[in-house]
Amino acid sequence: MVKVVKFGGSSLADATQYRKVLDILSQDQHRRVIVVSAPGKRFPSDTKVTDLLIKYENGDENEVSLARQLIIERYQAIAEAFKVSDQRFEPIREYLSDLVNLYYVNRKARLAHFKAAGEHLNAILMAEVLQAQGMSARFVDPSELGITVHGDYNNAILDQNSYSKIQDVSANLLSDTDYIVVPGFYAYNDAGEVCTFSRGGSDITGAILARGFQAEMYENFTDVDSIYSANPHVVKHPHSIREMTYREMRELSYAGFSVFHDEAIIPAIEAQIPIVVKNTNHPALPGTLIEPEQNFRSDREITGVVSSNHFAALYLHKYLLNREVGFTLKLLQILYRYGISYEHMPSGIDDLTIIFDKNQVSNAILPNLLEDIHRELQTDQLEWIDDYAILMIVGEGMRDKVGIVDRIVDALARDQIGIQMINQGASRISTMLGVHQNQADQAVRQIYKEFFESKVGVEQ
Ligand SMILES: Nc1ncnc2c1ncn2[C@@H]1O[C@H](COP(=O)(O)OP(=O)(O)O)[C@@H](O)[C@H]1O
Ligand SMILES: N[C@@H](CC(=O)OP(=O)(O)O)C(=O)O
Repeated sequence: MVKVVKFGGSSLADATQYRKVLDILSQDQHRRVIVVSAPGKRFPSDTKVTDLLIKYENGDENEVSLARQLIIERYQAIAEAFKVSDQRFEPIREYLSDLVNLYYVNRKARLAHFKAAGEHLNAILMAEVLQAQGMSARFVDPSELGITVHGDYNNAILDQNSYSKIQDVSANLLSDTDYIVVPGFYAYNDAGEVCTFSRGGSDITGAILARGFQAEMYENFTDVDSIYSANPHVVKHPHSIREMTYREMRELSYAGFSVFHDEAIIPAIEAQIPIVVKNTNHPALPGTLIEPEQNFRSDREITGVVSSNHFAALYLHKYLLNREVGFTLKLLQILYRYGISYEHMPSGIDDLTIIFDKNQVSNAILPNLLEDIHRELQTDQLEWIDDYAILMIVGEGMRDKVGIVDRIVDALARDQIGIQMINQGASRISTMLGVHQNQADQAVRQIYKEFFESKVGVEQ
């Protein structure tokens, strides 16, 4: 049995962090499939290597050479600390320099290739460091594992047949080495071009490998002791979550718990592999276990509260909308024409609101989109609401308890926070509210206070 262990950028930011990672690996022989991110921030005002690579791809002449220099220094400092020879380090330097000379189909393909270099080079370096410590370790590229993707170059979607390909090669790969080191965040499309997942996507690679290797566990190492009930940047010293279900995590990460990528839950669910989120800086702490619903027992009412500002809403009013056959179909056909997906669509008798991820609707297409909707659907009122935040309150405990929504609404009303929309998820484990962006953090604090403030410390 193996464990897949993913180390985030903060866990690999410099040689000190690398050392902690080596310790963590040595503590459990099952930790053999290692997924790495690019080096992250060493201190709050630092720049992640992925962001330096974006500058390297699209900056002006000065920015480009500065970015290349800064990137190489990040890897070099780690290599030197572990006595990786210049000769072994040279390919890393060359790879980085060659990026600007390769042929790319278009700018998006080029950007993806540059971004992926952060993980690619870090995985090569990690394998070198392990070898320099006398361990047997091998860099394994996603192409060797048969991981393929489709869709946008910078927002790729996994091909489902990747799992069987990983399974086919997994035993062989582990037979002659203790560790395989796989770069997270990217894979290849049918044409053999590099594509990345969305930002934070090394979590997704880890989950794919956990399923592909039929791992006993997927351990995700980061820089917090656990997943908290609220973003620690919004609520001071929030309550730690010891255990939660897959679907709670999926809803919370989708809505803004950036500690774990929402798409990374899916492979784990499909193969029913438990996920543990742990702190590289305090690995002895239990962290947070994310597990199937059937294993889960808890008395708590809600598990977490989160808000996110990257949404916008289209409010549409038309009398007798409810009587018009095919109204929603026509609306969705317009969105389809524009290649836009939507997030939610709560509706009433004469109106509906469509909530979009802002990245889906650029300012360039917005006027035409609104005009088409107005003309083709003969709407009475059409309003684009840019100032929109979604507040999500999630918990398995909400399903069986009466009065939770009343408490949420009361808590917000006490602080004069207006609710623009309210929607209970069909699974009944989440309630979603639309609020103004400038009240979103305050709304999180109010809900947190209502449900958690009386309970102090870590959950038992
Ligand atoms: N509910 C939450 N619980 C824990 N961390 C959270 C939460 N919401 C946001 N975060 C943030 O997520 C960060 C960890 O995620 P990330 O930066 O992607 O780490 P990594 O570098 O390990 O990939 C934490 O430092 C914290 O600021
Ligand atoms: N390095 C990529 C992918 C990733 O998952 O990074 P991190 O583990 O630092 O969140 C990014 O910054 O988006």
